Amino acid sequence: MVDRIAVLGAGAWGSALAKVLGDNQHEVRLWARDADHVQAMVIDRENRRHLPGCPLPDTIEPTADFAAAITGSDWILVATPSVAFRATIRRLAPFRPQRVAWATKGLDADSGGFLHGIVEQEITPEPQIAVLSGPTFAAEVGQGLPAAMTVAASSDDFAAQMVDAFHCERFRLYTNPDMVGVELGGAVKNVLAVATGVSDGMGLGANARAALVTRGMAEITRLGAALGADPRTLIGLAGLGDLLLTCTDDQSRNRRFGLALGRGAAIDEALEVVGSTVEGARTAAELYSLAARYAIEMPICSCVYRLVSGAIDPARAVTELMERTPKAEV
Ligand SMILES: NC(=O)C1=CN([C@@H]2O[C@H](COP(=O)(O)OP(=O)(O)OC[C@H]3O[C@@H](n4cnc5c(N)ncnc54)[C@H](O)[C@@H]3O)[C@@H](O)[C@H]2O)C=CC1
Ligand SMILES: O=C(CO)COP(=O)(O)O
Repeated sequence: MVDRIAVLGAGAWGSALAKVLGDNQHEVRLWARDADHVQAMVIDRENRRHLPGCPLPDTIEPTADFAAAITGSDWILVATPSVAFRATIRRLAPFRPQRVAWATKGLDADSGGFLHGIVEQEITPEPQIAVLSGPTFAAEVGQGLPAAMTVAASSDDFAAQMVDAFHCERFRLYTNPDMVGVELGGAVKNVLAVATGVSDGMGLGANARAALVTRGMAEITRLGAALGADPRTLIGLAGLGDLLLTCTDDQSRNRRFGLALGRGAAIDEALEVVGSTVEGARTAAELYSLAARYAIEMPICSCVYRLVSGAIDPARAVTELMERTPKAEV
């Protein structure tokens, strides 16, 4: 069956996912707010700004007209950065969409809660919802390299529709009912990727990186337990899978931001070096509040928060983490 899908947000990730859907012969309208950017995509048949070298199939229609993108769509896929998520969902609400999915990773900038909470608050009647997350760099997906993700949906029917829409020989979706676990994994791994980037930028070595990833996983697990996430989700694609990817490969913008900080750049300079979305830099603050609300110790994540808010420098973060009182591992 051919679906009509509106993809909202034509960054690297919205464009790569639109390409998978378009290559699978679905009718995709790819919305971007910047009309000049849309015009360039129409002429180039490529998103040279965010996903160069990945031709867009004819099934994708770039548009700057929000209403035209939404009207007649079977489902909506939001792929903006988290900072724009609530505004996008508010803009969508008057259209009363019945099925809304998102591939954004992060937390609600206002409440520090999950993104599904925003959709539930802003859209009435409540639509069916789904979140897509996993270890997937947009550039590799755009090039057609094999990848797998998790989809957590509010109904089996919507989950099956997402699997059908994306599935092909190079893109595999696993369903999982645990929306909290899927969203948590995608949000926290960005903060931990900043931490491992800082460590590598300072030249602290492979042992330190492995310790950060592993103890970072312990932080995700503790918070996940408090929030009711399934531990199996947290060691799945949207948790450990994405944590490993983002902490170890320099395609990650969060990791590159951390590398720059670890090499001595100021926060603004490090953001400029990366030049596109660095979710972990924002999520660190939201996560700090979330962990405090549930009284969960997350020492690595809170060091990242204090680092990106300018309260400590990388050397101080290392000292603080290493000089914590010895404790049992589990
Ligand atoms: N790039 C990647 O490999 C992956 C990214 N993600 C997630 O996808 C989300 C989007 O990231 P990217 O596409 O990589 O970002 P990007 O930096 O490539 O592009 C962001 C796009 O969002 C647009 N934007 C910013 N504010 C907006 C607003 N208020 N309304 C509409 N558009 C707005 C920008 O103009 C830009 O086109 C993030 O949450 C990221 O964590 C998830 C998996 C992979
Ligand atoms: O989420 C991602 C890969 O799964 C992309 O990571 P970065 O945002 O760190 O580039």
